[in-house]
Amino acid sequence: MSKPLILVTSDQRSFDNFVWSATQTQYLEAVSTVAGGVPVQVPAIDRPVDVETLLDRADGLFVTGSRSNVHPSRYGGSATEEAEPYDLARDQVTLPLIRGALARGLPLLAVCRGLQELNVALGGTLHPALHSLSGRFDHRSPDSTDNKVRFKLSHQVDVVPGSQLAEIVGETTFMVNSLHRQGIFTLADGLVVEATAPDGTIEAVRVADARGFAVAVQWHPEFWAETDPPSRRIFEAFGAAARRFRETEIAVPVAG
Ligand SMILES: N[C@@H](CCC(=O)NCCCC(=O)O)C(=O)O
Repeated sequence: MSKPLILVTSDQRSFDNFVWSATQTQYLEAVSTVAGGVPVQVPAIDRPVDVETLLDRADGLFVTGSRSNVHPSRYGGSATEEAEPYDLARDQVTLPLIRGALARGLPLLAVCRGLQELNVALGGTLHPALHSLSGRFDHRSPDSTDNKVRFKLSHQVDVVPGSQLAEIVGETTFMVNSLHRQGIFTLADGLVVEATAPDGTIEAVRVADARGFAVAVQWHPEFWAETDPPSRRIFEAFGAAARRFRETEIAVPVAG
């Protein structure tokens, strides 16, 4: 059986006098080395992207994190300077991509911005600055140029006992990293909370009626996917779901 083909989202970035569609390699490497899939980047461009054709050829979708934020107009909010940067090109691709993957029962894993995009894609809203809310701690990354410092495991998450995430990870409390300013404000219908931070921030959700694997986490398991057991188990479970999906798809006789 050939490896599952897993779509991986990109950001639109500008540097070296060009506009790029770019994905941090940590996301691609976690898909390849731990999930055991073949990562294929989805472009973030200012032109229509045929997400249906992409999804028809894929066995999984990994929605990555990003420093950019979902544009507030996607959930009835207003843009503000302090909530920049935005990435309209990414938004116009990932939101239909998420909906299309769920419609197909395609295994979906989303992290950080990806969890926020899942919530928005299903009708939920985001808060642009969690640390400004009473009782919430600051979920932003440590101020450092060393990514091992920025992605260090920094707070505990409490996983709902009996949840899919608890089954995947095999633990109900563990440490995660935290590199986000925004977070779920109103939970979309159809999402089930699977983990929270001690301050009540939603840290993981599952799509309730998903036909397959559909898990999103607010932290970055990809960064320590090879060495941190909870991180590794998330990507292993995602990869196994993508292989099962591929086997099922190949088992279906091709019409014509
Ligand atoms: N921008 C959103 C989502 C946060 C996110 O995906 N962070 C990844 C950042 C990686 C890095 O900083 O290098 C938010 O801030 O909530």
